[in-house]
Amino acid sequence: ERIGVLGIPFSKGQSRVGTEYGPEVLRNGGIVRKLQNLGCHVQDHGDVEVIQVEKDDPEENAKNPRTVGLTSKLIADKVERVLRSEDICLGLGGDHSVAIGTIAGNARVEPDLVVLWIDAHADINTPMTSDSGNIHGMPLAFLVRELESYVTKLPGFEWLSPCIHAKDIAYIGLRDVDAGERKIIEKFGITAFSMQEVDKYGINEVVERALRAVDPEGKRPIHLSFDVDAMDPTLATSARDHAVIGGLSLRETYYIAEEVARTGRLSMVDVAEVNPLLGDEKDKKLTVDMTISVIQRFFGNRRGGCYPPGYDIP
Ligand SMILES: N[C@@H](CC/C=C/[B-](O)(O)O)C(=O)O
Ligand SMILES: [Mn+2]
Ligand SMILES: [Mn+2]
Ligand SMILES: [Mn+2]
Repeated sequence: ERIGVLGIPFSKGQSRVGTEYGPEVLRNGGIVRKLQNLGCHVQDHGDVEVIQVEKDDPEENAKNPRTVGLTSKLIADKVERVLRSEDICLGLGGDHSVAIGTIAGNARVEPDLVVLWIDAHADINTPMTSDSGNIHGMPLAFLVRELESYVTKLPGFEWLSPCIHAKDIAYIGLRDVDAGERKIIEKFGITAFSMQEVDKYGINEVVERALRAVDPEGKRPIHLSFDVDAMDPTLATSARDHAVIGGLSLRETYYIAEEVARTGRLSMVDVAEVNPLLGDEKDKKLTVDMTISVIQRFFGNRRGGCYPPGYDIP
């Protein structure tokens, strides 16, 4: 498979600095070479250009709307271009607002895509339901058709039209969901497996039910958006600006990645919210190593072992 790696050094979807260094630390951790060692054809497409709008006052309680909106357009354009020449795009974030552009761009190439959102958070606040005003808590609200009448058209977002249906989304890993988000999930019937369901059914049953819910015939392209804060904070300590304990174990996260890889229908993987400035050097190394080991499983590295296509014993 041909993989196009795209760096998205962005942090204006939230208030901490640091996620703009996500692509750099993941590249320095050897992600390109490690995927090539799996036998994948990997092309690094560099970084998306990030827009910084000087006078960018909050609008409807949403912070940095113009910066986020205009950068999201560049992300969408770049993802579309990458997916026109590669089989899969690996987007290295950047805070989770990058998913506005990655899903919008992917949907231009794969209009029938479904979204698996692996996250402690639902990231579907509208500007009105958000308490923080951080757009990394809102990305899905700008993309879901059923929410269009609830979401103000923010400055910088004029280019964006919602491109997915609520029924095309499945969450795994939720454990910190705001009231407005819970209401949206229930009102529009979004498939959601919180950590409670992971405990109740086990990760294997949760992954199977999530895939069946959004793609019962097993034929639609998958956009997988992975927020590293879905993992237990003991694994991705410096991953996020708001750790939520009781997260996915490394083995549960591996299982999700291996099963989604096994569908053969991955179209894009976002890796969001790696913030190397949070925590100490040890935290940073742990977060990078854990994140890279999970990414490898989205691209064919299986715990049972694997070999390059066409390999046979000499
Ligand atoms: N729901 C909170 C937290 C948002 C979390 C965003 B993250 O999942 O991308 O880390 C908010 O709206 O501020
Ligand atoms: Mn999160
Ligand atoms: Mn997120
Ligand atoms: Mn986060």
